[in-house]
Amino acid sequence: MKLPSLVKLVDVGPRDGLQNEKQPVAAAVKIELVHRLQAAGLKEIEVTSYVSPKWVPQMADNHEVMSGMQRQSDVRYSVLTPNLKGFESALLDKPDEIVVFGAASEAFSQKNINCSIAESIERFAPVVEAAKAAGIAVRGAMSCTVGCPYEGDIAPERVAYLAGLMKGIGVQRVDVADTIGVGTPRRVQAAIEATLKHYSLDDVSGHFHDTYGQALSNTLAALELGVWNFQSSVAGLGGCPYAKGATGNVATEDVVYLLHGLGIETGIDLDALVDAGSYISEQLGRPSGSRVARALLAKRATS
Ligand SMILES: CC(C)(COP(=O)([O-])OP(=O)([O-])OC[C@H]1O[C@@H](n2cnc3c(N)ncnc32)[C@H](O)[C@@H]1OP(=O)([O-])[O-])[C@@H](O)C(=O)NCCC(=O)NCCSC(=O)C[C@@](C)(O)CC(=O)[O-]
Repeated sequence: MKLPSLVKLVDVGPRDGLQNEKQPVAAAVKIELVHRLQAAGLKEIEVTSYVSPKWVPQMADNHEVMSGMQRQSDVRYSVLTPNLKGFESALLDKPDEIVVFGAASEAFSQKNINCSIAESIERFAPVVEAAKAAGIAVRGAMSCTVGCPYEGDIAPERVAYLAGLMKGIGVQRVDVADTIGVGTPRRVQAAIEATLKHYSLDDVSGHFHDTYGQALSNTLAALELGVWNFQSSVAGLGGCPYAKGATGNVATEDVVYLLHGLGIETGIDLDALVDAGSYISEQLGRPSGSRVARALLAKRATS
């Protein structure tokens, strides 16, 4: 089994990680989190989303966060934009990449963005076109590629269908998301293989939630297929407000530990990443969701 020698991680903690947080999180805390992630060596950070503040109040400070960050020229900052209104607001804050987000499940599409899959693609098309005209990269998140909280199992054919629609409107790369963390390795591989009917390996990333404790196994299964882009969330923060019961993303610390253990380069300093995770966990008043972070912090305390 030949695994990739290099993996790129997008830390989605500031966006996916915090979007569902019930307590207020100050923009200054989100900005500090971004700073700590980039100091730890993350080269891609999903910062915020330009969605309705009625739907996702925690992201209402998108402009404050984006304009308050000290950017590094070698870091790509991405933001979610579900429609032209969101894109036009985002444009003022100069993201490097925008993310349109669709679903392989009709019911999830309705719950999450209030439209069908077909309607979502109609909404995304002008966003993709406008982003490209402005020189901004475009990623597509594909939710519920394995299971849906409303419809249950999702067949790979539906993932292939969505990937084809994304490709058709010019989305440059896509995330295969196991939104509710129900996937197991073979099922996740089937979702990725379905996506590979339309996208090359370099343009497919894995986005795994850890609800059933399968996210690291699923990461390894994706690596076995040659996938070398992944999303994860520092301290295992996160979850989608429209996927009740789903826990956070796989923790970036846990993925980095796995990858480094496999001899795969990430460019990330695990100790600094653990510090970033401790920072946000303290701000939220709860322990980190990363088992690696908890183990390393316990080791630090005794040495
Ligand atoms: C998509 C909409 C906006 C449609 O919402 P809608 O109600 O159908 O939109 P509308 O066009 O009918 O407009 C209704 C109101 O929303 C406003 N509006 C309309 N668009 C925007 C916008 N962009 N920004 C701010 N405001 C907006 C619009 O101006 C209007 O305001 P009003 O006149 O009532 O005062 C809504 O459903 C929404 O905001 N949904 C949020 C969904 C979301 O953020 N979910 C979490 C992210 S996805 C995720 O976490 C999964 C992922 C990516 O991580 C991968 C995975 O794990 O699966």
